[in-house]
Amino acid sequence: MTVTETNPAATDENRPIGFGRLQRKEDPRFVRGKGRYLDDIALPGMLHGAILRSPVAHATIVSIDTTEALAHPKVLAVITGKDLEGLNLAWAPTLSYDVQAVLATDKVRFQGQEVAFVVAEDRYAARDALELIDVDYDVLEPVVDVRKALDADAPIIRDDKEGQTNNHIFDWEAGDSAATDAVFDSAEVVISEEVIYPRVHPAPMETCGAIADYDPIDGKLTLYETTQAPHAHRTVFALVAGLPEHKIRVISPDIGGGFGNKVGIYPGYILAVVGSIVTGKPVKWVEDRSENLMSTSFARDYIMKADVAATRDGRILAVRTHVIADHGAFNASANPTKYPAGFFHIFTGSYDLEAAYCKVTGVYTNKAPGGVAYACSFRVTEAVYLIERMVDIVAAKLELDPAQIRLKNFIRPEQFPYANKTGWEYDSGEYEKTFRLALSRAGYEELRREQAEKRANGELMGIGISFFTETVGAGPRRHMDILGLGMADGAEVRIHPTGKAVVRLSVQTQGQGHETTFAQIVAEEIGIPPEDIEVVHGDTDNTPFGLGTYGSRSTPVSGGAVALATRKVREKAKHIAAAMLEVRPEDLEWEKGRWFVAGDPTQGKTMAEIAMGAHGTVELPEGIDGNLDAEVTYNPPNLTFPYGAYICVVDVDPGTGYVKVRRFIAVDDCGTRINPMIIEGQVHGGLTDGVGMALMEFIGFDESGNCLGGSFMDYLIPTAMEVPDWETDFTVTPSPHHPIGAKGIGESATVGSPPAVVNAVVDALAPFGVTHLDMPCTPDRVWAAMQGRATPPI
Ligand code: PCD
Ligand SMILES: [Cu+]
Repeated sequence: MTVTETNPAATDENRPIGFGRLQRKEDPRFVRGKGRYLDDIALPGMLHGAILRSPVAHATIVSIDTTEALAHPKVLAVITGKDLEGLNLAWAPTLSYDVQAVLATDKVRFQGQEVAFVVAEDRYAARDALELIDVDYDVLEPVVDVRKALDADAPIIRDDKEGQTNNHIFDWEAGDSAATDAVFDSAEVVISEEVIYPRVHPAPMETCGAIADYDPIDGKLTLYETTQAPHAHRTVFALVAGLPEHKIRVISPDIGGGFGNKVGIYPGYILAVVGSIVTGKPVKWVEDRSENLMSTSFARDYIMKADVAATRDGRILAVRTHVIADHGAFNASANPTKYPAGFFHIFTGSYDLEAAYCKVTGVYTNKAPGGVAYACSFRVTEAVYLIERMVDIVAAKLELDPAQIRLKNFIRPEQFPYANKTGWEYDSGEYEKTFRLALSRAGYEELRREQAEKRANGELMGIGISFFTETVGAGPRRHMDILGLGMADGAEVRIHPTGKAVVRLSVQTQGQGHETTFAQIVAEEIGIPPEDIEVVHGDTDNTPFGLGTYGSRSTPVSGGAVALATRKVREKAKHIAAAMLEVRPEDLEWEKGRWFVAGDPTQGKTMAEIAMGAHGTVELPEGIDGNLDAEVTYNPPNLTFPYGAYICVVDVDPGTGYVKVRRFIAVDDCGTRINPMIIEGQVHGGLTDGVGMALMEFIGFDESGNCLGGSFMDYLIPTAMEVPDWETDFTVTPSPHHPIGAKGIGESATVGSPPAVVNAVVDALAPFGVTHLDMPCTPDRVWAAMQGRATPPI
């Protein structure tokens, strides 16, 4: 028997075997331009598809003439809604139990809707041929203003649906209406406001696309897709096409950002499949930037009327709100089934209330469908924005400091696990501690002094605070499913004979760095260096089933699966080590990377030795086979509740209304931190996103329903020019129910930052008596607010 030298898993700070600032394993390929994105893939004989889209928001289709397009020498097929009707594919299920037109048959219902699909030898020919299709539209009055969607004389958009006699989709409520009203009836102060979260778009760097490769010989469909949820997509395709799962392989290659945009199933994906079946060749479809902005999933679009009941000294007692949710022409939002308004009922925020009630009314309009969780765990962003804006309005009206009012109302550490008034159980939190850290990092008192001096000189400086709690990691499958698929995730861990490992995930990275962090989870649990752990994901033929990456659920759900699967492997390794050392398993002790005999540390086996031993000749105990592997499907007992304290400092140009974000302090708590460097990157990205939404991003429409945000000339996204150097910090309050104590972080900053920025802008405008301003705080809107005028419509 050999004696092992010192523990090989002893950790070096720069090359952690486990948690720590490990350089990203995926970056060598990304920084060299060697990522393999969908559009980099070229299959032999591949054809190209392009979509003809509706130029108008609402119209009856009188006729479609494809003769000329078909005559184009490079065109192989032109597919219309009528053709799809024959295949029973003209309509497809959405993720919200509605149907969505793949290609319009009867009517078009939003500008940019899919009308015909051309398959040609190259991309240019396909685009050229679109011009040769002649569509006769009979234009109808559109429903653009969501507030008028339910008027008795509003045109009915979804006349395709039997029994649909108006534009109403759903009413959904949470909390206790009567108890809330009772608190309001006896409250000293009631403060009301209408808060709008305008329509925005995830706008990832890479647009959506697919390559369908149907093999008529073995009947197998291989579908390369920009999807955040390959397994869920495969199941939906199997159901729609009536094919068994093993005849469908969904591959998500490298993805250039998802942000919720790549959760849904778009007509283009289905059309690529139909195109491949019709032509017998692989067909690629990739949308351009305008198609992405105009037709794929938008986010938000909530009009929130809210009331807060409080005491005169700023104790918040209850909140109630009625939301009108604009879902566009098809209800294609991706929410867990029981929650048509997502997790909006987290709108009670970080505060200990006596009662709360929300009602959300979803309606159809002649706009693009979607309602995706853009960097938001299903409407958490809207919820956080509402409460954090309202708390500031209450503070302003009661002449209280916005920091003080928050301190007064926080849920206290001893109240966790905390049952809020709308049905959530917050797992853990130490809000005051995190908040005070942010205040001290910002130098809050000093900032207020500086502001007072500046105000005396007519300068407009604003300080904005936001304290947010998210609910991420959907979810316990008992409560949460999408299209009937319970929200759990699988993981498989296998140690090869030489001690190298492979971990297979059901989730799919889009830039978050899973190839690094999931290797770190395995490394932490078993002591194999992360570079020796291969992370396999994004291929349904090679990974276990699970619901995918969105709603910051990979760490809370899949991360739990990986930790537990690795622990199983470690346990199995113990029995093998015992056999190798000829001792009883109970006599062994674990140190990272190694089992050794209690009391005699020189007698031990490293994971590499055990791995080889497992496949060797040593006699293994009953029930222990020779493979060092394990598989777990993790069904989390609860969601995780990350939180953070953000402080934003802005300067507003009194002459132009231009807002400059001068400083931004972000203190996040996501429990156990796997890779602090990646976490910082996630936070930086999300903060930039938040500044964009607060100051410049929105998808507007004119009265005819023309989309006004269809290019990056109109839909402004923030660059390094518009953002400050971020000042980040953290506290660590582990989740008590998560195997490694981790909570999600991917969306925190996008969720938490818009209210901080808007609160800062409104604070800067306080001398003008402004107490509320809707996003985006563009110069014209800020300037109008300074003049006491209604802000231009969004
Ligand atoms: N504690 C902790 C947590 C976490 N982490 C890390 O971090 C990240 C993240 O995570 P999470 O939170 O779990 O998340 P996820 O699931 O993974 O992811 C998702 C997210 O993510 C974010 N971020 C990002 N990034 C990038 N780069 N890209 C992208 O796209 C994106 N997106 C966004 C979004 S929007 Mo949704 O979809 O809307 O719902 S959702 C989302 C990863 O890597 C992990 O591992 C750590 O480290 N630690
Ligand atoms: Cu949302």
